[in-house]
Amino acid sequence: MTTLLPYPIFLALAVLVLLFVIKGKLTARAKLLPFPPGPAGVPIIGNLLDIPSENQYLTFSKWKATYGPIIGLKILGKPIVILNSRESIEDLLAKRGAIYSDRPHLHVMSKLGGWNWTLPFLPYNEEFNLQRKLFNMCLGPTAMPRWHSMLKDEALDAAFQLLKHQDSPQKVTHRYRFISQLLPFPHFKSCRWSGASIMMAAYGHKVAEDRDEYVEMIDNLMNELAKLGNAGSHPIDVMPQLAALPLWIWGSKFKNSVTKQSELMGKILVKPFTDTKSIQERGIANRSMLSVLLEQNRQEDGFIENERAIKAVTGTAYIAGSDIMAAHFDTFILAMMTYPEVQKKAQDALDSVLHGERLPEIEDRAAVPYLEALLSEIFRWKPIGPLAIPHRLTEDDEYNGYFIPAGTQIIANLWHCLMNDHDFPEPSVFRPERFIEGEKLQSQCFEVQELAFGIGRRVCPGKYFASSALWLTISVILTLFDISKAIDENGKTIDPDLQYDHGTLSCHARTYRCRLTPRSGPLVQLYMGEREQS
Ligand code: HEM
Repeated sequence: MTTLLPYPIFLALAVLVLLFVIKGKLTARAKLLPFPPGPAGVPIIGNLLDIPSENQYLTFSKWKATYGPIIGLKILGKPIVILNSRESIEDLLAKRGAIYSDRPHLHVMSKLGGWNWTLPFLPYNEEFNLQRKLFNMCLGPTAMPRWHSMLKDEALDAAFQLLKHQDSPQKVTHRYRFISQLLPFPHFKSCRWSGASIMMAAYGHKVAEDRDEYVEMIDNLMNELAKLGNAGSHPIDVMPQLAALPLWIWGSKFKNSVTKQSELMGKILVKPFTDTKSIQERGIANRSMLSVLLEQNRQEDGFIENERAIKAVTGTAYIAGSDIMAAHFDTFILAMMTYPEVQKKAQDALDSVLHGERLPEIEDRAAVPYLEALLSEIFRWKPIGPLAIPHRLTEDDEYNGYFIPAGTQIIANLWHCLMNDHDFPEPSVFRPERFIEGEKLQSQCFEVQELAFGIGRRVCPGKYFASSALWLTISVILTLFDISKAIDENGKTIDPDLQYDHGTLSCHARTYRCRLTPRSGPLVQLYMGEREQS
Protein backbone atom coordinates (compact mmCIF):
# COMPACT_ATOMS: atom_id res chain seq x y z
CA MET A 1 0.00 0.00 0.00
CA THR A 2 1.34 3.49 -0.88
CA THR A 3 0.65 6.52 1.29
CA LEU A 4 1.68 10.18 1.14
CA LEU A 5 2.34 10.21 4.93
CA PRO A 6 5.64 8.99 6.43
CA TYR A 7 5.11 5.42 7.66
CA PRO A 8 5.37 6.03 11.48
CA ILE A 9 2.82 8.87 11.32
CA PHE A 10 0.51 6.76 9.19
CA LEU A 11 0.83 3.91 11.70
CA ALA A 12 0.11 6.18 14.66
CA LEU A 13 -2.96 7.61 12.91
CA ALA A 14 -4.19 4.13 12.06
CA VAL A 15 -3.85 3.04 15.71
CA LEU A 16 -5.73 6.16 16.85
CA VAL A 17 -8.59 5.52 14.41
CA LEU A 18 -8.75 1.89 15.52
CA LEU A 19 -8.85 2.87 19.20
CA PHE A 20 -11.57 5.40 18.44
CA VAL A 21 -13.65 2.79 16.62
CA ILE A 22 -13.16 0.23 19.43
CA LYS A 23 -14.06 2.82 22.08
CA GLY A 24 -17.16 3.81 20.08
CA LYS A 25 -18.21 0.16 19.84
CA LEU A 26 -17.55 -0.46 23.54
CA THR A 27 -19.51 2.64 24.50
CA ALA A 28 -22.39 1.63 22.24
CA ARG A 29 -22.31 -1.87 23.80
CA ALA A 30 -22.07 -0.42 27.31
CA LYS A 31 -25.12 1.78 26.64
CA LEU A 32 -27.11 -1.37 25.94
CA LEU A 33 -26.28 -2.63 29.43
CA PRO A 34 -28.66 -1.92 32.29
CA PHE A 35 -28.14 0.80 34.90
CA PRO A 36 -27.46 -0.81 38.33
CA PRO A 37 -30.65 -2.06 40.01
CA GLY A 38 -32.48 -0.14 42.71
CA PRO A 39 -35.96 0.76 43.95
CA ALA A 40 -38.33 1.51 41.07
CA GLY A 41 -39.15 5.12 41.96
CA VAL A 42 -41.95 7.13 40.37
CA PRO A 43 -42.14 9.13 37.14
CA ILE A 44 -40.24 12.44 36.97
CA ILE A 45 -39.01 12.61 40.58
CA GLY A 46 -37.61 9.06 40.44
CA ASN A 47 -36.33 7.88 43.84
CA LEU A 48 -36.64 11.23 45.60
CA LEU A 49 -39.17 9.83 48.10
CA ASP A 50 -37.26 6.58 48.67
CA ILE A 51 -34.30 8.29 50.29
CA PRO A 52 -34.84 9.24 53.94
CA SER A 53 -33.58 12.61 55.11
CA GLU A 54 -31.62 11.03 58.00
CA ASN A 55 -29.35 8.00 58.41
CA GLN A 56 -29.42 7.29 54.69
CA TYR A 57 -26.55 4.81 55.09
CA LEU A 58 -28.90 2.46 56.99
CA THR A 59 -31.40 2.44 54.13
CA PHE A 60 -28.63 1.95 51.54
CA SER A 61 -27.29 -0.97 53.58
CA LYS A 62 -30.75 -2.58 53.84
CA TRP A 63 -31.22 -2.29 50.07
CA LYS A 64 -28.09 -4.37 49.52
CA ALA A 65 -30.03 -7.55 50.43
CA THR A 66 -32.51 -6.84 47.61
CA TYR A 67 -30.42 -5.16 44.91
CA GLY A 68 -26.85 -6.29 45.56
CA PRO A 69 -23.71 -4.30 46.34
CA ILE A 70 -24.10 -1.71 43.55
CA ILE A 71 -27.37 0.19 43.67
CA GLY A 72 -28.62 2.64 41.06
CA LEU A 73 -30.98 5.51 41.85
CA LYS A 74 -32.33 8.43 39.87
CA ILE A 75 -33.55 11.71 41.26
CA LEU A 76 -35.22 14.03 38.75
CA GLY A 77 -33.32 12.14 36.05
CA LYS A 78 -29.93 12.55 37.80
CA PRO A 79 -28.17 9.19 38.25
CA ILE A 80 -26.70 8.17 41.60
CA VAL A 81 -24.79 4.96 42.32
CA ILE A 82 -24.30 3.61 45.83
CA LEU A 83 -21.29 1.36 46.42
CA ASN A 84 -22.00 -1.04 49.27
CA SER A 85 -18.80 -3.11 49.18
CA ARG A 86 -15.13 -2.49 49.75
CA GLU A 87 -14.36 -4.28 46.48
CA SER A 88 -16.51 -1.98 44.33
CA ILE A 89 -15.15 1.11 46.11
CA GLU A 90 -11.60 -0.08 45.45
CA ASP A 91 -12.36 -1.04 41.81
CA LEU A 92 -14.01 2.25 40.89
CA LEU A 93 -12.63 4.99 43.15
CA ALA A 94 -9.05 3.68 43.24
CA LYS A 95 -8.39 1.57 40.13
CA ARG A 96 -10.46 3.81 37.84
CA GLY A 97 -9.56 6.96 39.76
CA ALA A 98 -8.89 8.90 36.54
CA ILE A 99 -12.63 9.08 35.82
CA TYR A 100 -14.14 8.70 39.33
CA SER A 101 -12.45 11.58 41.17
CA ASP A 102 -14.58 14.59 40.35
CA ARG A 103 -17.05 16.02 42.89
CA PRO A 104 -20.73 16.73 42.25
CA HIS A 105 -21.52 20.43 42.44
CA LEU A 106 -23.27 20.99 45.78
CA HIS A 107 -24.58 24.47 45.11
CA VAL A 108 -25.77 25.28 48.63
CA MET A 109 -22.50 24.63 50.44
CA SER A 110 -20.12 25.33 47.62
CA LYS A 111 -21.52 28.48 46.07
CA LEU A 112 -23.96 29.96 48.60
CA GLY A 113 -22.02 28.89 51.70
CA GLY A 114 -18.68 29.94 50.18
CA TRP A 115 -16.93 26.56 50.49
CA ASN A 116 -15.93 26.53 46.82
CA TRP A 117 -12.25 27.32 47.47
CA THR A 118 -11.78 24.34 49.80
CA LEU A 119 -10.27 21.11 48.48
CA PRO A 120 -13.22 18.82 49.36
CA PHE A 121 -15.43 20.90 47.04
CA LEU A 122 -13.00 21.43 44.16
CA PRO A 123 -13.69 19.70 40.87
CA TYR A 124 -11.00 17.32 39.61
CA ASN A 125 -8.91 19.97 37.86
CA GLU A 126 -5.53 21.75 37.98
CA GLU A 127 -6.37 23.65 41.16
CA PHE A 128 -7.17 20.28 42.76
CA ASN A 129 -3.76 18.92 41.71
CA LEU A 130 -1.99 22.00 43.06
CA GLN A 131 -3.77 21.93 46.43
CA ARG A 132 -3.18 18.18 46.82
CA LYS A 133 0.51 18.76 46.09
CA LEU A 134 0.71 21.50 48.73
CA PHE A 135 -1.11 19.32 51.28
CA ASN A 136 1.29 16.50 50.57
CA MET A 137 4.33 18.77 51.07
CA CYS A 138 3.15 19.50 54.63
CA LEU A 139 1.18 16.47 55.74
CA GLY A 140 2.45 13.62 53.53
CA PRO A 141 4.16 10.65 55.23
CA THR A 142 7.68 12.06 54.81
CA ALA A 143 6.67 15.41 56.33
CA MET A 144 5.11 13.85 59.44
CA PRO A 145 8.19 13.72 61.74
CA ARG A 146 8.05 17.53 61.78
CA TRP A 147 4.76 17.40 63.74
CA HIS A 148 5.31 14.56 66.19
CA SER A 149 6.72 16.49 69.13
CA MET A 150 4.01 19.17 68.82
CA LEU A 151 1.35 16.45 68.67
CA LYS A 152 2.75 14.85 71.80
CA ASP A 153 2.62 18.18 73.67
CA GLU A 154 -0.99 18.64 72.60
CA ALA A 155 -1.77 15.06 73.66
CA LEU A 156 -0.40 15.71 77.14
CA ASP A 157 -2.31 18.96 77.34
CA ALA A 158 -5.51 17.15 76.31
CA ALA A 159 -4.96 14.49 78.98
CA PHE A 160 -4.78 17.07 81.76
CA GLN A 161 -7.60 19.16 80.34
CA LEU A 162 -9.72 16.03 80.33
CA LEU A 163 -8.88 15.51 83.99
CA LYS A 164 -10.08 19.06 84.65
CA HIS A 165 -13.29 18.78 82.61
CA GLN A 166 -14.56 15.29 83.36
CA ASP A 167 -18.09 16.57 83.67
CA SER A 168 -18.06 17.87 80.11
CA PRO A 169 -15.25 16.13 78.24
CA GLN A 170 -16.52 17.44 74.93
CA LYS A 171 -14.98 20.79 75.85
CA VAL A 172 -11.68 19.04 75.47
CA THR A 173 -12.56 17.46 72.18
CA HIS A 174 -13.59 20.67 70.43
CA ARG A 175 -17.34 20.27 70.29
CA TYR A 176 -18.25 23.89 70.16
CA ARG A 177 -21.75 23.65 68.86
CA PHE A 178 -22.81 21.43 71.74
CA ILE A 179 -20.90 23.43 74.29
CA SER A 180 -22.56 26.62 73.14
CA GLN A 181 -25.92 24.92 73.56
CA LEU A 182 -25.09 23.49 76.95
CA LEU A 183 -23.77 26.59 78.59
CA PRO A 184 -25.41 29.98 78.95
CA PHE A 185 -22.43 31.49 77.13
CA PRO A 186 -19.52 29.81 75.39
CA HIS A 187 -16.91 28.84 77.96
CA PHE A 188 -13.77 28.40 75.95
CA LYS A 189 -10.60 27.04 77.50
CA SER A 190 -7.37 25.97 75.91
CA CYS A 191 -8.60 22.43 76.26
CA ARG A 192 -9.58 21.93 72.68
CA TRP A 193 -7.42 19.08 71.65
CA SER A 194 -8.12 18.67 67.95
CA GLY A 195 -8.64 22.37 67.21
CA ALA A 196 -5.48 23.21 69.13
CA SER A 197 -3.43 20.59 67.25
CA ILE A 198 -4.65 21.74 63.86
CA MET A 199 -4.22 25.43 64.65
CA MET A 200 -0.66 24.79 65.78
CA ALA A 201 0.09 22.74 62.66
CA ALA A 202 -1.63 25.06 60.18
CA TYR A 203 -0.52 28.45 61.49
CA GLY A 204 1.79 27.83 64.46
CA HIS A 205 -0.94 29.46 66.54
CA LYS A 206 -1.34 28.43 70.20
CA VAL A 207 -5.03 28.74 71.02
CA ALA A 208 -5.77 31.22 73.79
CA GLU A 209 -6.80 30.11 77.31
CA ASP A 210 -10.21 31.72 77.19
CA ARG A 211 -11.65 33.02 73.95
CA ASP A 212 -9.72 32.35 70.79
CA GLU A 213 -10.67 34.40 67.76
CA TYR A 214 -9.84 31.71 65.18
CA VAL A 215 -11.49 28.92 67.11
CA GLU A 216 -14.64 30.98 67.48
CA MET A 217 -14.75 31.44 63.72
CA ILE A 218 -14.80 27.66 63.27
CA ASP A 219 -17.33 27.26 66.05
CA ASN A 220 -19.65 29.75 64.39
CA LEU A 221 -19.12 28.13 61.00
CA MET A 222 -19.96 24.67 62.33
CA ASN A 223 -23.06 26.06 64.05
CA GLU A 224 -24.27 27.52 60.77
CA LEU A 225 -23.38 24.38 58.84
CA ALA A 226 -25.40 22.19 61.22
CA LYS A 227 -28.51 24.21 60.31
CA LEU A 228 -28.37 23.07 56.68
CA GLY A 229 -29.13 19.36 57.24
CA ASN A 230 -27.51 16.63 55.12
CA ALA A 231 -25.13 17.94 52.45
CA GLY A 232 -26.83 17.72 49.05
CA SER A 233 -30.34 17.29 50.48
CA HIS A 234 -31.61 20.85 49.85
CA PRO A 235 -34.01 21.20 46.86
CA ILE A 236 -31.46 23.53 45.17
CA ASP A 237 -28.87 20.74 45.19
CA VAL A 238 -31.41 18.30 43.81
CA MET A 239 -32.59 20.75 41.11
CA PRO A 240 -29.89 23.41 40.50
CA GLN A 241 -32.26 25.49 38.33
CA LEU A 242 -33.91 26.54 41.61
CA ALA A 243 -30.75 28.53 42.44
CA ALA A 244 -32.05 31.24 40.11
CA LEU A 245 -34.90 32.01 42.56
CA PRO A 246 -34.32 34.66 45.26
CA LEU A 247 -32.92 33.22 48.49
CA TRP A 248 -35.73 34.52 50.74
CA ILE A 249 -38.03 31.93 49.16
CA TRP A 250 -36.34 29.30 51.34
CA GLY A 251 -37.01 31.19 54.56
CA SER A 252 -34.99 33.65 56.60
CA LYS A 253 -33.24 30.88 58.61
CA PHE A 254 -31.74 29.40 55.44
CA LYS A 255 -30.90 32.77 53.93
CA ASN A 256 -29.19 34.03 57.11
CA SER A 257 -27.31 30.78 57.56
CA VAL A 258 -25.77 30.66 54.07
CA THR A 259 -25.00 34.39 54.19
CA LYS A 260 -23.22 34.03 57.55
CA GLN A 261 -21.35 30.97 56.33
CA SER A 262 -20.15 32.74 53.24
CA GLU A 263 -18.90 35.71 55.33
CA LEU A 264 -17.13 33.39 57.76
CA MET A 265 -15.54 31.39 54.95
CA GLY A 266 -14.17 34.63 53.52
CA LYS A 267 -12.65 35.51 56.92
CA ILE A 268 -11.24 32.03 57.50
CA LEU A 269 -9.49 32.13 54.13
CA VAL A 270 -7.82 35.48 54.78
CA LYS A 271 -7.52 36.39 58.48
CA PRO A 272 -5.28 33.67 60.00
CA PHE A 273 -3.16 33.73 56.85
CA THR A 274 -2.55 37.49 56.92
CA ASP A 275 -1.90 37.52 60.69
CA THR A 276 0.58 34.62 60.53
CA LYS A 277 2.34 35.99 57.48
CA SER A 278 2.95 39.28 59.21
CA ILE A 279 4.26 37.52 62.36
CA GLN A 280 6.50 35.46 60.15
CA GLU A 281 7.88 38.52 58.42
CA ARG A 282 8.91 39.77 61.86
CA GLY A 283 10.77 36.46 62.30
CA ILE A 284 8.84 35.27 65.36
CA ALA A 285 6.43 32.71 63.91
CA ASN A 286 6.37 29.06 65.00
CA ARG A 287 7.03 26.49 62.31
CA SER A 288 3.74 25.58 60.63
CA MET A 289 2.19 24.38 57.38
CA LEU A 290 1.92 28.01 56.38
CA SER A 291 5.56 28.81 57.14
CA VAL A 292 6.71 25.68 55.24
CA LEU A 293 4.58 26.50 52.20
CA LEU A 294 5.59 30.16 52.16
CA GLU A 295 9.26 29.19 52.31
CA GLN A 296 8.92 26.62 49.56
CA ASN A 297 6.97 28.94 47.26
CA ARG A 298 8.93 32.16 47.84
CA GLN A 299 10.85 33.30 44.79
CA GLU A 300 14.16 35.18 44.85
CA ASP A 301 12.45 38.56 44.52
CA GLY A 302 10.18 37.71 47.51
CA PHE A 303 7.10 37.01 45.37
CA ILE A 304 5.01 34.12 46.75
CA GLU A 305 3.90 31.73 44.07
CA ASN A 306 0.52 30.01 44.53
CA GLU A 307 -0.44 32.35 47.38
CA ARG A 308 -4.18 31.80 47.03
CA ALA A 309 -3.78 28.01 46.97
CA ILE A 310 -1.56 28.21 50.09
CA LYS A 311 -4.23 30.24 51.86
CA ALA A 312 -6.82 27.69 50.80
CA VAL A 313 -4.80 24.68 51.96
CA THR A 314 -4.08 26.02 55.46
CA GLY A 315 -7.66 27.27 55.82
CA THR A 316 -9.04 23.91 54.69
CA ALA A 317 -6.84 21.94 57.09
CA TYR A 318 -8.19 24.02 59.90
CA ILE A 319 -11.83 23.52 58.87
CA ALA A 320 -11.68 19.92 57.64
CA GLY A 321 -9.53 18.44 60.38
CA SER A 322 -10.66 19.57 63.78
CA ASP A 323 -14.28 18.46 63.93
CA ILE A 324 -13.73 14.94 62.61
CA MET A 325 -10.70 14.25 64.84
CA ALA A 326 -12.71 15.43 67.85
CA ALA A 327 -15.51 13.02 66.97
CA HIS A 328 -13.07 10.07 66.97
CA PHE A 329 -11.64 11.21 70.29
CA ASP A 330 -15.15 11.05 71.78
CA THR A 331 -15.52 7.51 70.43
CA PHE A 332 -12.31 6.58 72.23
CA ILE A 333 -13.53 7.92 75.59
CA LEU A 334 -16.97 6.29 75.19
CA ALA A 335 -15.44 2.94 74.24
CA MET A 336 -13.03 2.98 77.18
CA MET A 337 -15.85 3.72 79.63
CA THR A 338 -18.06 1.03 78.17
CA TYR A 339 -15.41 -1.67 77.73
CA PRO A 340 -13.09 -1.48 80.78
CA GLU A 341 -11.54 -4.86 79.93
CA VAL A 342 -10.35 -3.45 76.57
CA GLN A 343 -8.91 -0.44 78.36
CA LYS A 344 -7.03 -2.68 80.79
CA LYS A 345 -5.56 -4.76 77.95
CA ALA A 346 -4.43 -1.63 76.11
CA GLN A 347 -2.81 -0.26 79.28
CA ASP A 348 -1.04 -3.58 79.91
CA ALA A 349 0.23 -3.58 76.32
CA LEU A 350 1.58 -0.04 76.68
CA ASP A 351 3.08 -0.71 80.12
CA SER A 352 4.96 -3.73 78.79
CA VAL A 353 6.80 -1.39 76.40
CA LEU A 354 7.15 1.73 78.58
CA HIS A 355 7.73 0.01 81.98
CA GLY A 356 6.21 3.00 83.77
CA GLU A 357 9.37 5.00 83.00
CA ARG A 358 8.34 7.30 80.19
CA LEU A 359 5.46 8.51 78.03
CA PRO A 360 4.82 6.86 74.66
CA GLU A 361 6.54 8.15 71.52
CA ILE A 362 5.30 7.66 67.97
CA GLU A 363 8.26 5.29 67.43
CA ASP A 364 6.61 2.87 69.92
CA ARG A 365 3.60 2.44 67.64
CA ALA A 366 4.70 -0.79 65.93
CA ALA A 367 5.57 -2.35 69.29
CA VAL A 368 2.00 -2.09 70.63
CA PRO A 369 -0.21 -4.01 68.17
CA TYR A 370 -3.14 -4.09 70.59
CA LEU A 371 -3.33 -0.30 70.49
CA GLU A 372 -3.27 -0.33 66.68
CA ALA A 373 -6.20 -2.76 66.74
CA LEU A 374 -7.97 -0.48 69.24
CA LEU A 375 -7.50 2.51 66.92
CA SER A 376 -8.96 0.55 63.98
CA GLU A 377 -11.89 -0.43 66.15
CA ILE A 378 -12.50 3.26 66.95
CA PHE A 379 -12.74 3.99 63.21
CA ARG A 380 -14.98 0.95 62.65
CA TRP A 381 -17.33 1.00 65.65
CA LYS A 382 -18.71 4.50 65.01
CA PRO A 383 -18.07 5.51 61.38
CA ILE A 384 -17.95 9.31 61.64
CA GLY A 385 -18.26 10.02 57.91
CA PRO A 386 -20.64 7.15 57.03
CA LEU A 387 -21.06 8.15 53.37
CA ALA A 388 -17.69 9.95 53.01
CA ILE A 389 -17.94 12.78 50.43
CA PRO A 390 -19.66 11.94 47.12
CA HIS A 391 -17.58 11.55 43.93
CA ARG A 392 -18.70 12.22 40.34
CA LEU A 393 -17.95 10.11 37.26
CA THR A 394 -16.63 12.10 34.30
CA GLU A 395 -16.95 9.52 31.47
CA ASP A 396 -19.42 6.75 30.59
CA ASP A 397 -18.30 3.50 32.20
CA GLU A 398 -19.19 -0.18 32.39
CA TYR A 399 -18.79 -2.20 35.59
CA ASN A 400 -19.85 -5.76 36.44
CA GLY A 401 -22.32 -5.82 33.56
CA TYR A 402 -23.85 -2.42 34.37
CA PHE A 403 -23.70 0.86 32.47
CA ILE A 404 -22.86 3.93 34.55
CA PRO A 405 -23.26 7.19 32.60
CA ALA A 406 -20.91 10.19 32.85
CA GLY A 407 -22.14 12.65 35.47
CA THR A 408 -23.31 9.93 37.90
CA GLN A 409 -22.88 10.80 41.55
CA ILE A 410 -20.99 8.00 43.32
CA ILE A 411 -21.58 7.41 47.02
CA ALA A 412 -19.34 5.05 48.97
CA ASN A 413 -21.30 3.55 51.87
CA LEU A 414 -18.38 3.31 54.30
CA TRP A 415 -20.81 2.61 57.13
CA HIS A 416 -21.89 -0.65 55.52
CA CYS A 417 -18.30 -1.69 54.75
CA LEU A 418 -17.33 -1.16 58.41
CA MET A 419 -20.48 -2.33 60.21
CA ASN A 420 -21.71 -5.40 58.30
CA ASP A 421 -21.92 -8.62 60.30
CA HIS A 422 -20.37 -10.72 57.57
CA ASP A 423 -16.94 -9.07 57.76
CA PHE A 424 -17.31 -8.01 61.40
CA PRO A 425 -19.38 -10.45 63.48
CA GLU A 426 -21.34 -8.62 66.21
CA PRO A 427 -20.47 -5.28 64.64
CA SER A 428 -21.91 -3.16 67.44
CA VAL A 429 -19.52 -4.69 69.98
CA PHE A 430 -16.22 -2.84 70.50
CA ARG A 431 -13.66 -5.63 70.19
CA PRO A 432 -10.08 -4.86 69.02
CA GLU A 433 -9.32 -8.60 69.22
CA ARG A 434 -11.19 -9.05 65.94
CA PHE A 435 -8.08 -7.66 64.21
CA ILE A 436 -5.54 -9.86 65.98
CA GLU A 437 -4.56 -13.42 65.21
CA GLY A 438 -2.04 -14.91 67.61
CA GLU A 439 0.35 -12.07 68.31
CA LYS A 440 -0.09 -10.48 64.90
CA LEU A 441 -2.38 -7.88 63.39
CA GLN A 442 -4.57 -9.07 60.54
CA SER A 443 -4.54 -7.16 57.26
CA GLN A 444 -8.18 -6.20 57.99
CA CYS A 445 -6.87 -3.92 60.75
CA PHE A 446 -5.13 -1.71 58.18
CA GLU A 447 -7.91 -2.04 55.61
CA VAL A 448 -10.34 -0.52 58.12
CA GLN A 449 -8.07 2.49 58.68
CA GLU A 450 -7.68 2.83 54.91
CA LEU A 451 -11.44 2.80 54.35
CA ALA A 452 -12.13 5.32 57.11
CA PHE A 453 -9.98 7.91 55.33
CA GLY A 454 -11.43 7.19 51.87
CA ILE A 455 -9.89 5.41 48.92
CA GLY A 456 -8.52 6.71 45.61
CA ARG A 457 -7.33 10.11 44.43
CA ARG A 458 -9.55 12.00 46.89
CA VAL A 459 -8.22 10.07 49.90
CA CYS A 460 -8.03 12.27 53.00
CA PRO A 461 -4.79 14.32 52.79
CA GLY A 462 -4.82 14.68 56.61
CA LYS A 463 -4.80 10.92 57.25
CA TYR A 464 -1.20 10.60 58.50
CA PHE A 465 -1.61 13.67 60.71
CA ALA A 466 -4.93 12.49 62.15
CA SER A 467 -3.73 8.97 62.68
CA SER A 468 -0.57 10.08 64.54
CA ALA A 469 -2.49 12.67 66.57
CA LEU A 470 -5.07 10.10 67.66
CA TRP A 471 -2.49 7.40 68.43
CA LEU A 472 -0.34 9.74 70.52
CA THR A 473 -3.29 11.17 72.44
CA ILE A 474 -4.88 7.82 73.15
CA SER A 475 -1.60 6.28 74.27
CA VAL A 476 -0.68 9.23 76.53
CA ILE A 477 -4.13 9.23 78.20
CA LEU A 478 -4.08 5.46 78.74
CA THR A 479 -0.58 5.66 80.22
CA LEU A 480 -1.55 8.30 82.77
CA PHE A 481 -5.22 7.73 83.58
CA ASP A 482 -8.03 5.23 84.05
CA ILE A 483 -11.24 6.25 82.31
CA SER A 484 -14.56 5.14 83.76
CA LYS A 485 -18.24 6.03 83.80
CA ALA A 486 -19.20 9.14 85.76
CA ILE A 487 -21.09 8.84 89.06
CA ASP A 488 -24.12 11.01 89.70
CA GLU A 489 -24.99 12.99 92.84
CA ASN A 490 -26.63 9.89 94.38
CA GLY A 491 -23.56 7.75 93.81
CA LYS A 492 -25.15 5.97 90.84
CA THR A 493 -23.11 5.11 87.73
CA ILE A 494 -24.19 7.04 84.63
CA ASP A 495 -24.34 4.92 81.48
CA PRO A 496 -23.36 7.04 78.47
CA ASP A 497 -25.73 7.33 75.51
CA LEU A 498 -24.00 5.51 72.65
CA GLN A 499 -26.30 6.92 69.93
CA TYR A 500 -24.61 9.35 67.52
CA ASP A 501 -26.31 12.35 65.90
CA HIS A 502 -25.95 13.05 62.23
CA GLY A 503 -24.55 16.41 61.07
CA THR A 504 -24.16 17.78 57.55
CA LEU A 505 -21.15 15.63 56.66
CA SER A 506 -20.35 13.72 59.84
CA CYS A 507 -21.78 12.05 62.97
CA HIS A 508 -21.16 13.01 66.59
CA ALA A 509 -21.54 11.54 70.04
CA ARG A 510 -24.21 13.00 72.27
CA THR A 511 -23.25 14.85 75.44
CA TYR A 512 -21.67 12.53 77.99
CA ARG A 513 -19.72 12.62 81.24
CA CYS A 514 -16.77 10.49 82.26
CA ARG A 515 -14.39 9.98 85.21
CA LEU A 516 -10.62 10.17 84.99
CA THR A 517 -8.46 8.75 87.78
CA PRO A 518 -4.67 9.13 87.76
CA ARG A 519 -2.98 5.73 87.63
CA SER A 520 -0.44 4.87 90.30
CA GLY A 521 3.31 4.95 89.75
CA PRO A 522 6.15 7.48 89.74
CA LEU A 523 5.60 8.59 86.13
CA VAL A 524 2.03 9.69 86.84
CA GLN A 525 3.11 11.39 90.09
CA LEU A 526 5.81 13.24 88.16
CA TYR A 527 3.42 14.60 85.54
CA MET A 528 0.70 15.36 88.08
CA GLY A 529 3.25 17.29 90.16
CA GLU A 530 4.47 19.25 87.14
CA ARG A 531 0.91 20.14 86.18
CA GLU A 532 0.01 21.31 89.67
CA GLN A 533 3.00 23.62 89.71
CA SER A 534 2.35 25.07 86.24
C1 HEM B 1 -9.81 10.88 61.97
C2 HEM B 1 -9.71 11.90 61.19
C3 HEM B 1 -10.15 11.98 59.75
C4 HEM B 1 -10.93 11.12 59.00
C5 HEM B 1 -11.56 9.81 59.42
C6 HEM B 1 -11.04 11.70 57.67
C7 HEM B 1 -11.74 11.12 56.62
C8 HEM B 1 -11.88 11.67 55.37
C9 HEM B 1 -12.66 11.10 54.30
C10 HEM B 1 -13.45 9.80 54.36
C11 HEM B 1 -12.56 11.94 53.23
C12 HEM B 1 -13.26 11.78 51.87
C13 HEM B 1 -12.46 10.92 50.92
C14 HEM B 1 -13.15 10.79 49.57
O1 HEM B 1 -13.76 11.73 49.08
O2 HEM B 1 -13.09 9.71 48.98
C15 HEM B 1 -11.72 13.04 53.63
C16 HEM B 1 -11.39 14.10 52.81
C17 HEM B 1 -10.62 15.15 53.22
N1 HEM B 1 -9.99 15.32 54.46
FE1 HEM B 1 -10.09 14.08 56.02
N2 HEM B 1 -10.34 12.88 57.64
C18 HEM B 1 -9.77 13.08 58.88
C19 HEM B 1 -8.95 14.12 59.27
C20 HEM B 1 -8.52 15.12 58.45
C21 HEM B 1 -7.53 16.13 58.79
C22 HEM B 1 -6.78 16.20 60.13
C23 HEM B 1 -7.41 16.96 57.71
C24 HEM B 1 -6.52 18.14 57.50
C25 HEM B 1 -5.45 18.41 58.19
C26 HEM B 1 -8.33 16.47 56.68
C27 HEM B 1 -8.51 17.04 55.45
C28 HEM B 1 -9.30 16.52 54.44
C29 HEM B 1 -9.49 17.15 53.14
C30 HEM B 1 -8.89 18.47 52.70
C31 HEM B 1 -10.31 16.30 52.38
C32 HEM B 1 -10.80 16.49 50.94
C33 HEM B 1 -9.85 15.78 49.97
C34 HEM B 1 -10.24 15.94 48.50
O3 HEM B 1 -11.38 16.26 48.22
O4 HEM B 1 -9.39 15.71 47.64
N3 HEM B 1 -8.97 15.36 57.16
N4 HEM B 1 -11.31 12.86 54.94
